[in-house]
Amino acid sequence: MRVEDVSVSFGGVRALTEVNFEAPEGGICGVIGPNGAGKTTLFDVISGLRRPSGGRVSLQGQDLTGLSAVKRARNGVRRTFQRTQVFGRLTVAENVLAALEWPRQNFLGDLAAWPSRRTLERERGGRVDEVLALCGLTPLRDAYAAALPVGQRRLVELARALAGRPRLLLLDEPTSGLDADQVARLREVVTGLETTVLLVEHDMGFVMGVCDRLVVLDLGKVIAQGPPERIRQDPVVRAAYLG
Ligand SMILES: Nc1ncnc2c1ncn2[C@@H]1O[C@H](COP(=O)(O)OP(=O)(O)OP(=O)(O)O)[C@@H](O)[C@H]1O
Repeated sequence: MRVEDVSVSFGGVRALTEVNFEAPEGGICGVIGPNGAGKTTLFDVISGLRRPSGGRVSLQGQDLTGLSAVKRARNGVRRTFQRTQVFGRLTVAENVLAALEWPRQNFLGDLAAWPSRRTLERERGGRVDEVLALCGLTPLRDAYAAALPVGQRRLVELARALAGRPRLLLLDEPTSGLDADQVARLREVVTGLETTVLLVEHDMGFVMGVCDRLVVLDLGKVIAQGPPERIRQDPVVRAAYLG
């Protein structure tokens, strides 16, 4: 995944200024920086929720810049949010099922495609079971999402994002509200994926433990990027952020 010369302004505030970096395919790349550095804005640009005033975003050579958020999602870009977004009135299993794409329905088409639709439904049910097990949610499959504490809702959101086997997964503060066991589960899930992961996270222990690469933002600019061990020693980063 490549971000090239991306800039975003909100009126007079430059939230991002010519941001450039590459997240290696199949790796885990952390985006860190102090509050207001531009991390969420960057995620919004990559997922298509915000149009940059300049620059490009591409995934495996495909230019995504002109695509809507929905088209990007169909092209394998999935994300979670700082404030969890799940369907409260659906169960955990229904939440994950709803995240899988269904072909358009029409009566005659359905009739003609009936056997294959049954197969498709079975496959989708299997995928839901698989993802629930991966995220440790099987015992909660019939619970309503609204009734769950924030840590479990975050895992439901993760399961939803994983359901369609994304090519790029964006996680915005995934450990926030999770207890120690849930963080351990998250770590296992994230490090076991083959997909490219980009994560914004304030928990430095988690970031340093799972990321292959870090990008450090400060006041909308990339001030450093590289492997975590190098970033930890970088005097500019220490001054701006790590202290
Ligand atoms: N909708 C908006 N309108 C105006 N300014 C905004 C808007 N969204 C973000 N900003 C400003 O853009 C800058 C970057 O904000 P952003 O939320 O991307 O930072 P962040 O690194 O995600 O911060 P945090 O760690 O607090 O979530 C900040 O100065 C913020 O005040």
